Amino acid sequence: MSQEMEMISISLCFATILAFLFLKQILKRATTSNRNLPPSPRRLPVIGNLHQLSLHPHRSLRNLSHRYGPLMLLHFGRVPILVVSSADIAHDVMKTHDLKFANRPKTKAVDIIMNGGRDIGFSSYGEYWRQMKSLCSIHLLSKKMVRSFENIREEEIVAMMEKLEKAISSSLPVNLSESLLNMTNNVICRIAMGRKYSLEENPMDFATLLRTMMELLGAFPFGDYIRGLAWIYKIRGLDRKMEEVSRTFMEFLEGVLQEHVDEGEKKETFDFVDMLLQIQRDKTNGFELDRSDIRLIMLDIFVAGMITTYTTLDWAMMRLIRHPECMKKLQDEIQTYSRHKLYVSEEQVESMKYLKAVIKEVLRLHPPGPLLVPRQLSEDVKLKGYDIAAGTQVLINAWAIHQDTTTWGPDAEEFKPDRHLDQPLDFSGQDFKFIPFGSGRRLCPGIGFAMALIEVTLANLVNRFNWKVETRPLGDDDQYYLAEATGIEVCRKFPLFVFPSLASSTL
Ligand code: HEM
Repeated sequence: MSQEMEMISISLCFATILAFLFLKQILKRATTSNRNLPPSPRRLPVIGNLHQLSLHPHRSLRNLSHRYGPLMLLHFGRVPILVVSSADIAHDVMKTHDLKFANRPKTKAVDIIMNGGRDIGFSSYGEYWRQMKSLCSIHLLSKKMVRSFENIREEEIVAMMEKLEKAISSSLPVNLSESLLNMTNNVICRIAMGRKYSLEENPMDFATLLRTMMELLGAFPFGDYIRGLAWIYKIRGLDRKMEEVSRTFMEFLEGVLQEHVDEGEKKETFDFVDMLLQIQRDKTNGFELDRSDIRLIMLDIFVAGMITTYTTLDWAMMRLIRHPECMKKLQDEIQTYSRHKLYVSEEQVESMKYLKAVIKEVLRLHPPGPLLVPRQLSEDVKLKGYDIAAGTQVLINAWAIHQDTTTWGPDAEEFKPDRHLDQPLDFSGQDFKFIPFGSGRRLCPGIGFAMALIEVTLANLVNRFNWKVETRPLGDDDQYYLAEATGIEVCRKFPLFVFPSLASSTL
């Protein structure tokens, strides 16, 4: 071929490619402009709306929703994100179209840590997820199973209270947040793995490992949203860190499984690992469970159950201490039922209406997952007249919904447990103005497990002690005590230092 002919062919090729790209762009615009899309704040090239997020995305998204409405379409980099901020639209997403919205998006962290989302929480909707979730709900987290661990909860709460009692004499402030985290960690480790793995009890710092894993899972996935930034993972060593943490955790869990297998019949207690090994042996429900599935279920229990439960207790104690009238009302209720006993039992707690109202109010104002867990739409859908395309990720701003003045009244931002006394609201996500545990197919299966520990712990701490916190020298009490940390689960930013004293009723 002559040089001239070669040039002509190359130019033709170029022209065809350019024409194709141009046509594609026009077609894309035409199809998009035919679609009725939800309101969107203006976005920037490459990053989309990422510049409009703060370190507390639930707060910045609520502010945006005040301008753009309860259904907004944002873009994080190239990824379309639907943000829902009203009970009414949450109902459409998690009830009317629940099946279409039942998928979870994948991030690099989930890929590495959760083996491509083979756990329950991040698994795609389908048969595998269904089997894993029903196994978890029926065998591990059933009412009967939760009740069977009452003695573990009692032992750990009593141990925590004994330490608090000892601290009284020192007249130094006690770090209550740390005590609550240790107690929750001990209870979940004993129920799940048969013994404690806390810093005090074990050279393996289980809690730190778990915290690192949560940080990695909760880190904002820039590289997933902006392809060109994927190298950031490598530069910051995140890839390596994720692989390392995942390997250490899996090796640790494998060791726990092997210990259980080796102990076999000799074992005197029965925990989640025993139950999962039994299901594996008996092929219960015809489900083939392998060791890696068992490890991922265990990981989910810790990732989804530990910080959520602890942080609810931490917020609750802070709110009660800062609202002495609520603390007094709760103490009176507990004393009526416990009849001045030193330990309040789970049976007595059952009848305590005000205690339950306090917990609901805490979860309303401080849902540990303020944006729930992201969902992904699996097929095109029409929502309130707007067209939403398959593949769109969905954030449900439960925190904003819980403080919506149109459903909760003008005092929606205030802590008022009494508002729940005459309301039939429960935790099952049937009323979409209150969804701390989500709703629909993806509803949290750990509600009973978490509530059993939260209720009896609060009842005992409030029954046994009177509590005080220091007034802040700068007079910024609200800012300090209500400050939120960053991360997927919103904990209090500063540890709660308290001065407990023994309540006269239990002396
Ligand atoms: C106060 C405590 C807790 C809160 C507020 C909470 C909240 C949530 C939320 C908001 C979701 C996502 C729901 C959705 O997408 O609609 C979820 C899912 C989940 N939670 Fe919880 N949770 C708590 C405790 C627990 C505990 C104690 C466990 C286990 C022992 C647990 C296990 C799970 C699992 C496995 C999922 C994934 C369900 C799925 O994707 O199908 N959670 N939780």
